[in-house]
Amino acid sequence: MEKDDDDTLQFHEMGIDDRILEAISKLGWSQPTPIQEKAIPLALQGKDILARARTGSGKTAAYAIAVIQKLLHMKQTASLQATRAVILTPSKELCNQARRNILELTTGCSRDIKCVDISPQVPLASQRPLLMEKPDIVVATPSRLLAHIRAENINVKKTLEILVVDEADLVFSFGYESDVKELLDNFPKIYQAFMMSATLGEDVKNLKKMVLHNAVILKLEESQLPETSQLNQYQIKCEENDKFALTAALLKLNLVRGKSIFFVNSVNKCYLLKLFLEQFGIRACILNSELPVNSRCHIVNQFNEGLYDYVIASDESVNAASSSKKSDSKAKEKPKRLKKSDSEYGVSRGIDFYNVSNVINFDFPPNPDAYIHRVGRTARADNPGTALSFVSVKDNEKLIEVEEALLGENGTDSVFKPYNFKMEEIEGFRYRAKDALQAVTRSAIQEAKMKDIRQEILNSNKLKSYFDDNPQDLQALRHDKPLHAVKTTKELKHVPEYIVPDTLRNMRRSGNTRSDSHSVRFKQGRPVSQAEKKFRKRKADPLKSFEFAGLMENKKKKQKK
Ligand SMILES: Nc1ncnc2c1ncn2[C@@H]1O[C@H](COP(=O)(O)OP(=O)(O)OP(=O)(O)O)[C@@H](O)[C@H]1O
Repeated sequence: MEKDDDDTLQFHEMGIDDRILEAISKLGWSQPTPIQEKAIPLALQGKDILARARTGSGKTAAYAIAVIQKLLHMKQTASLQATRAVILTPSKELCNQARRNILELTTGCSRDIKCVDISPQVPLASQRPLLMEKPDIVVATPSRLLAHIRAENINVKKTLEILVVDEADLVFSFGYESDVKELLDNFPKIYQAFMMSATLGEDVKNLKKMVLHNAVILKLEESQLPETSQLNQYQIKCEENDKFALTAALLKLNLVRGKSIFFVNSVNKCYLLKLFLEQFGIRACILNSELPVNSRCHIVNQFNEGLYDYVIASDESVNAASSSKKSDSKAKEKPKRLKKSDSEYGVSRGIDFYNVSNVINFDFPPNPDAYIHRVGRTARADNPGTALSFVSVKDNEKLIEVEEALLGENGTDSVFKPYNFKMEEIEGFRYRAKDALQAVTRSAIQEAKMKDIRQEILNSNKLKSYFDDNPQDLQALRHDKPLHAVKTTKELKHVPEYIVPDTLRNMRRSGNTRSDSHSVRFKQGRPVSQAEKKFRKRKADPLKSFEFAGLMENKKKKQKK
C-alpha cells in the first residue's frame, strides 16, 4: 500500500468507504492515531484483535471505523436486515459515548447503518420496538444486553458477525463476568471480536480467553500517559485544609485557566467543594454515581459544548471496583453496589471530555490506575494538558506508588514537577477559606445533596427523550446552578487587592496577567475595559497556566536585580 512521506498509513489508504472518509474529514482528523493505523487494517482483514493503547489514544474510532466499514461491505450482499454488531462497554456513559461516536462516523451513511444504545435504565419493554427493527449495531452494558436477550427482545445467535468489548479491563471489575459468560452462550460460535483496553491485566487476559480466537495482540510501545511535551504533571504538598484555600486562590487569581476537572474521593466531598466555591462566586457542575444517568450524560455533553468551565467529579464506584479487585483478585463476585449509587458509572474511565486544560486531583487518587485514568481526561488525542495533584502527608505513600508505576516505563526522570506555590503568600485566602469552610456544615452538605439529586431526577425525566430528539429547549437546562445551602458571604466573591500575592500584583501592573469571567478585581485605579478584556482573553494561552509559578520566580529574580 502506498505510504505518505512520514510513513503513516493514512485513512484513505485503508480501503475505507468514501462516506466514512468524509465523516472523518468533517471531524477534522487529519491522520489516524497510532492504534487506529495498526488496528483498522487488521480488523478489515478479519482478524480478532486485543488492542492496548493508552487512554485518550482514539481506541473508540479504531473499532468504530472498522465495524462500520465491515457492515457497509456486508450490506452490499445481505438481503435481510439484522443486528450484526454488538458493542459492550462497562458503563452507561461509555455506551452513550460509543453511540455518539458511531453517529458522527455514519453521518454520510445514516440510512444504511442504524445504531442504538440500550443501556439507559428504562423499562425493557419500552426499548423492545427499537430492537425489533434489528438495528445494525447495538451498544449496551453486558447486563442490559443479557436482560433483553432473556426477555426475548433481541436474538443475535444467528446474526452476530462482530463483537466489541470496550474498556475491557473494567468488565470483570464492574462485576460482569457471569453476564459475559451467559452472553457468549447466546452468540454464534464464529464471529470476529475486538477488545480494547488501556491496560492488559489478568482480568483482560481471562476475558480474552473467553471472547477472542487467535487474536492479534496490539500492544503499543508507549507510556500510559502522554509525554511531558504534551502533558505536564505537577504536585503540590499541602495540608488537608489548605487544599480549599489553594483551590480558591488558584481560581480567583486565574492561575488555573481553561476547562478543568477537579477529582475528589467521595460524593459528599463533591458537595463540600461545590458549596465552598459557591461562596467565592465560582460555579461548578457535579458528577457522581448518585446522579441519574441522563443528567450525567447531559452534563458531559454540555461540558463538551463549552457550557461549563469546571466539573467536580468523584469516581468512587471505580475506586470501589478497583480496590475490590486489589483486595481479592480471585473474587469474581459483583462488587457491592454502592448505596443508591450506580455501579455502572465511571467518570474517570473512558469518558471523552473535550479540551480539558487541567485535571486537578483535589483528593489524591487511591491507586496508580485511578491516577492514570483521571489524568487521562486531559491531553487526549494530540491536545496538550496539565495535571496538578494536591498531596497531603497521608498521601505521600500513594504518590510514591504512582511515581513508581509511571517511572517503570519512562526511565529515571521524576514524573511530577513541584508546583512552586508559596502557601504563605495566600494567607488572606486561608482566612477566607477557613470561614467559608466552616459555613459548609454536614447538614448543609446533606441538604445540598438532596436538593441536587432531587432536581436532577426531575431533569432526568425531562431528558429522557433528549438523546434521541435533541430538542433545543433543553440546551437551556443547566447543571451548575448554585445550591444555596450555605449563607453566602458576599465579600468572598471579590478578591481585595491586599490578599493578592505581591508578585501577582506587580505582574498585573506590568500587564502580565489577564482577566476573565472569574477574574480578580484589582483596585488598580484604572478599570479594565471590555475591549482590553477581550484582547487579553484572545492573547492568553490557557494551557500555559501552570507556568505561572515559574514566571513568579523569574519576575522576583528580575526585581531583585
Ligand atoms: N485520528 C484522530 N485524530 C484526531 N483526534 C482523534 C482521532 N481519533 C480520535 N480522536 C479524538 O481523540 C479523543 C480520544 O479518543 P477516544 O475517546 O476514542 O480515546 P480512547 O483511547 O478510547 O480513550 P479511553 O481509554 O479514555 O477511553 C476523542 O475526542 C476523539 O474524537
